Amino acid sequence: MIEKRMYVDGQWVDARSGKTRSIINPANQEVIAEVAEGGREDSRVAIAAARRAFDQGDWPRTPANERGALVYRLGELVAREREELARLETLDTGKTLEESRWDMDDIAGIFKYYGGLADKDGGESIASPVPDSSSTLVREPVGVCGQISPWNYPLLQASWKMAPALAAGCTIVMKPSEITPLTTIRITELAQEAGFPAGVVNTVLGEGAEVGAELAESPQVDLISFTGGITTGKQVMRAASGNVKKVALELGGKNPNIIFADADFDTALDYVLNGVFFHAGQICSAGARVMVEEPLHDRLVEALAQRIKRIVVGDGFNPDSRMGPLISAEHRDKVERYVEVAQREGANLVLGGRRPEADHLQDGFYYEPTLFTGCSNDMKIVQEEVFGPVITIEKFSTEDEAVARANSTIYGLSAGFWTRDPDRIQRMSRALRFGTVWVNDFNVYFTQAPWGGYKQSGLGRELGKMGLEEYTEVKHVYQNFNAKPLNWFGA
Ligand SMILES: NC(=O)c1ccc[n+]([C@@H]2O[C@H](COP(=O)([O-])OP(=O)(O)OC[C@H]3O[C@@H](n4cnc5c(N)ncnc54)[C@H](O)[C@@H]3O)[C@@H](O)[C@H]2O)c1
Ligand SMILES: C[N+](C)(C)CC=O
Repeated sequence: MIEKRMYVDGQWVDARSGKTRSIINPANQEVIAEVAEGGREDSRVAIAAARRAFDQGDWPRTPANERGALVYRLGELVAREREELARLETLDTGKTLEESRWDMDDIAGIFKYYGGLADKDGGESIASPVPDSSSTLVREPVGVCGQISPWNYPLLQASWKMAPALAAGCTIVMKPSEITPLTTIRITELAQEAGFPAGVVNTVLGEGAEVGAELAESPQVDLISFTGGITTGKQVMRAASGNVKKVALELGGKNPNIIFADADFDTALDYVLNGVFFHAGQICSAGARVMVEEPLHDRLVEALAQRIKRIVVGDGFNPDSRMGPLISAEHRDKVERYVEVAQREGANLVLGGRRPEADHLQDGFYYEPTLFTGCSNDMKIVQEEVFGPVITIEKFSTEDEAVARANSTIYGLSAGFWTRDPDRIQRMSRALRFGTVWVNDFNVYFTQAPWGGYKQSGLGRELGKMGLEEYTEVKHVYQNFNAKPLNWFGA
């Protein structure tokens, strides 16, 4: 049994209340760890430590190349511990071990990327309109950052925040999801090993409504970066208004995958499956909303059904498994409710829509890969984020119709389309209102390119150069080399 505590001001500490929480493996409901369960006071103490480290410590004033070297070193430690971290992630989330390994490779690269980027900004010189003067823009670290992450990609989403914040010279208080804290705790141990000064990296554990809300509300926090659901994101935004802290939000998505009749059929088909069933559909950018041009509809549905029947559902540690369990009983209930409503609204259930019957899957939160046809734009299952292994198929006849429908939700995270027509590629890329648009591909993200949502899918961008800039304030420094009295108020 793993036992873990919080990390505050360079010390591993229990919750002040002494409370702990059992962490469950969603594949079999076994208790895998006992971790400290912090409260608001634990959050306050961590914020105070981060505040001291920022205001009085060396970190924000450490030369950027030295900060970058430490961030890079953390990437090397993640690479060294790849297998252990991947195993922890699979234990905690149920995703297949191979998917967890991909995450760890990605994460090591994120730290190395931001480590390298830390000293690349030399400021900017502005052409001043005033004679004998200079005008310079410099970027400085924002300050103390609260970083709240979700359960579906626990360490990946934490790293998108941690690496650029540290590279920029900020101090951080991380709060992983209370149900999947293990890899965030492990990377905190690695940050300690790398040698980050006390108070620069802090990790608090516990419920969002307590520990997370304190981070969002605290006047001592300068920036809150949140990844999670829209409802919680709005709460965070409201809470942050108290001291007008900077807010970065990565929220949910309803991501259309649009297949035109001239698409490369086999590849598009394969990416419909990849787009939804990786991590059992628990991906913000899951392409669960499949829109297919009418002439291709029947062929696609038939081929999809054949492929879906062959998906092996099972424990993420079994190398044959291609899809693990859902994260919790509550989350599976939510997916089931969406499936029931879809049927009531007239969608046609082709496959799945139930828990698997196999004996060896009874202890986990498994759900069968599910396929609906006959879906329409007004259905709840088409408009809302299900976050489960459920595909809805809609037919369309014209490009304009596909665009209008794809854009018709409150979300704007990502969208993809498949066609060989170069003119259509240009038109569609412009018309789709999403933070990421994939052309003849789906669900691709990498460290070098920014990620974030239009509309209610979020605020700000993570990754790439913009991901670093989120953690900086821009200061304009103006110097007059030949100042003279103005005498407006008399000499
Ligand atoms: N846009 C992206 O890049 C991205 C990436 C991953 C996940 N997501 C989204 O995350 C959601 C799934 O994650 P989830 O179920 O963990 O989300 P959630 O909103 O329930 O929780 C996210 C985090 O917020 C904390 N929290 C809960 N209440 C809080 C409060 N009042 N104040 C502060 N923090 C609070 C939780 O403890 C958790 O750490 C999905 O909607 C998914 O689309 C988005
Ligand atoms: C952003 N991404 C795709 C890594 C995970 C979303 O849940």
